[in-house]
Amino acid sequence: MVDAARTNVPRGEFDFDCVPETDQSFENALAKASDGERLTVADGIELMTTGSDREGIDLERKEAVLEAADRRRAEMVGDEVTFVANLNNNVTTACNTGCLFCNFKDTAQQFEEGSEETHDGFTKTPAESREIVESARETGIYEVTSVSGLHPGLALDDEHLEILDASDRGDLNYKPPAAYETDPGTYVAQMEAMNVEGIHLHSMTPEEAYHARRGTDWSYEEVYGRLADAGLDSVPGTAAEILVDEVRGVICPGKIGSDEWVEAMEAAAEVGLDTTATIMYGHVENEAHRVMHLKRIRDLQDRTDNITEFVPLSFVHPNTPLAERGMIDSGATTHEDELMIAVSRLFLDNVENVQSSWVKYGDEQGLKMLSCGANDFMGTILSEEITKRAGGKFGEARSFAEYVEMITAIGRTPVERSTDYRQTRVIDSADPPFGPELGPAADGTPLVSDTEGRAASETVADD
Ligand SMILES: C[S@@+](CC[C@H](N)C(=O)[O-])C[C@H]1O[C@@H](n2cnc3c(N)ncnc32)[C@H](O)[C@@H]1O
Ligand SMILES: Nc1c(NC[C@H](O)[C@H](O)[C@H](O)CO)[nH]c(=O)[nH]c1=O
Ligand SMILES: N[C@@H](Cc1ccc(O)cc1)C(=O)O
Ligand code: SF4
Repeated sequence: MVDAARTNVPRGEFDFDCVPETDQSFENALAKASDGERLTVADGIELMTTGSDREGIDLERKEAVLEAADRRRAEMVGDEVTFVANLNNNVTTACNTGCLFCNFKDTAQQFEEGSEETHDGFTKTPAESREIVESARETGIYEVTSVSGLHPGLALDDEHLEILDASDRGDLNYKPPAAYETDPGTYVAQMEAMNVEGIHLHSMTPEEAYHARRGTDWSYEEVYGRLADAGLDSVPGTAAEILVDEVRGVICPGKIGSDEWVEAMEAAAEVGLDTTATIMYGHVENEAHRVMHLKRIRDLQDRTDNITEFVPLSFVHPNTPLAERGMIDSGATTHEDELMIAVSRLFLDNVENVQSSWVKYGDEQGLKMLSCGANDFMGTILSEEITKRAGGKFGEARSFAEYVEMITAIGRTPVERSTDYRQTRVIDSADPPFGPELGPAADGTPLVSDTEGRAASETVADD
């Protein structure tokens, strides 16, 4: 065979029923993809593996898949590269769910009043969240994204707290907030606090929504409805990981199952909220699982039509329990990353936007992804905890100047967007300084200075 590259997929180490074997041929699958036909799971597996009958990734075939995806991207959304002026505000790192891919969380006992244990995590009160979002609003952000650990003291609202307090069930992952050094308030109180005038609030993953209804018979519609009343605007489709239960059983046995994740997303759509969708790949799963995941997302979008973007999140391995326990020894290879982006574009014919994450891929590879099927380059985020704690080294912020420089360097058009992509603004690269204009207090002033943006990424990269 010409030039075959290794993959990082563990073969045979985990006893999975789903394996990447099909009776389709790579050539047929590629022809269907190039013609814009809807792909089957078997087609997707052929493209993702560059031929399931061969070992490793065939580099010539990979190029053909990337080209087909790049063409499809140009047809579907054109040459603009979008990004959003946003801020990450994680409320708490306290979490007992124990996902083996995650080093964001700290066990919640460490946060209890009087605990002798030290930790480097945090919990913010609603007042603290409000202050952070208020000051970011003044700098010009459009959106705040907030995802957090499942703190045992967090409940949906006061009514939920009463139900949890009255319950004698020991299996609810609940402890009264008063038992903790810092009271995170309720989810509703946090939403109200972050719902600063005109700011788009992107929060409450399906897993958080599950936590916000534990011990009750409330539906996900009820929960997302109350959150929307408190100011929630859209829902991050994280916690998806791999939507195949045999994989979830290995990497996140404490999380809700795939069906329940889908149920929560449908409920969010039902109450009128937009969502994003993600996949976290490059750990124990194989290519069949990746494509089965894409199929679940495509089926969901056929029903809801509320998924604004798809975000492949490449697993960052160094400091995670999966690595510490010797279950994996690296993440996806660059070839696998590129195929993940490309096959997402080709398979998800009903999702317009595919995001390239500079947090996960870095600038150079992140830019390359914009020619492999992706069209969105994420957001400024200004603070990053999840990937940093897992050992990621690509920094915590990007300035508008960096975005404009990077996107024009590859011959594409930089475009500021709203979270839902309904508002977009083409940026004239010949007209500095560059700053956001879509946020409620945005007046074109740079969000982070060019030097600050770079300094943040360089400091982390030098560690
Ligand atoms: C850290 S959780 C926070 C929200 C909430 N606790 C939940 O699980 O939905 C958000 C997402 O970060 C992603 N993530 C966590 N650790 C990661 C890692 N090591 N590499 C890549 N993505 C990771 C996962 O997809 C996870 O669903
Ligand atoms: N890909 C990552 C994201 N993406 C989310 C975006 O920043 C934004 O919130 C979304 O596009 C909605 O507008 N966020 C992270 O924190 N880390 C990533 O790796
Ligand atoms: N915060 C998530 C990524 C994310 C957040 C919101 C989204 O809509 C999409 C992705 C992470 O770092 O892994
Ligand atoms: S991914 Fe979310 S639920 Fe799982 S351990 Fe990390 S913070 Fe907790």
